[in-house]
Amino acid sequence: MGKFEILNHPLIQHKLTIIRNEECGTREFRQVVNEIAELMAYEVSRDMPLEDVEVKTPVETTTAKQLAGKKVVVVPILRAGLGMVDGILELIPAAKVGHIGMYRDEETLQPHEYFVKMPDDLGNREMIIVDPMLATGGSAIMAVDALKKRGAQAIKFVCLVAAPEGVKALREAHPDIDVYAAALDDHLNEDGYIVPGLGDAGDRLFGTK
Ligand SMILES: O=P(O)(O)OC[C@H]1O[C@H](OP(=O)(O)OP(=O)(O)O)[C@H](O)[C@@H]1O
Ligand SMILES: O=c1cc[nH]c(=O)[nH]1
Ligand SMILES: [Mg+2]
Repeated sequence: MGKFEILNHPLIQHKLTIIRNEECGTREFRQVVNEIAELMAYEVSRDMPLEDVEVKTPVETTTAKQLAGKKVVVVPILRAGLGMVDGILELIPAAKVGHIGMYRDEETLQPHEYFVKMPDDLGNREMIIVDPMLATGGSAIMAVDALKKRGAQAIKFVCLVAAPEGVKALREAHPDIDVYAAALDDHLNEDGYIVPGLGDAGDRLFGTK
């Protein structure tokens, strides 16, 4: 079974409160989402494997550590996931970026895939899917399906706010992946929004409402 972790570092929790506030405007929302994503990348990368390497310092040759794992691909679920990409790339600048376009039907809450563009050789890469919101879990499940269909094996899902319903659904559908959230909220309302949540992450990031 993959991990499920709430990343409750004080800086992450403080910044999450800033973006939950309905008074937080687009510019600040965008900036702080990226800051949280960067802090989350630090936590999520804790289990990256290291290997020994010889390095010649100005003083002597020694054995030191370097990253030994698979190459990372950051996969934002469009649109809202785009808000987390730059923050992750601050810490993992060599990562490739694959995009999955998905929208949730407002009536049925069913996800619809409209775009997929991935690097090659996904089986040999570490995939980090990012989306601020895990609500019913439908979009996340479909995104993981899309990556597995293309050969991905090592997959992490990183979100800011998760609903218990979405965590359960995602972990049942894909028990092998690791799931990280900055907060586990209370429930979903009748419109499929996370309560207390932060509203519509895509609209708040891009100023579309
Ligand atoms: O867990 P779920 O019930 O599937 O809901 C979560 C999805 O809904 C939101 O996207 P939305 O459909 O609003 O698209 P957008 O990012 O373009 O606004 C959010 O960014 C997730 O992708
Ligand atoms: O609360 C929610 C649920 C889905 N998508 C969002 O952006 N917010
Ligand atoms: Mg949206």
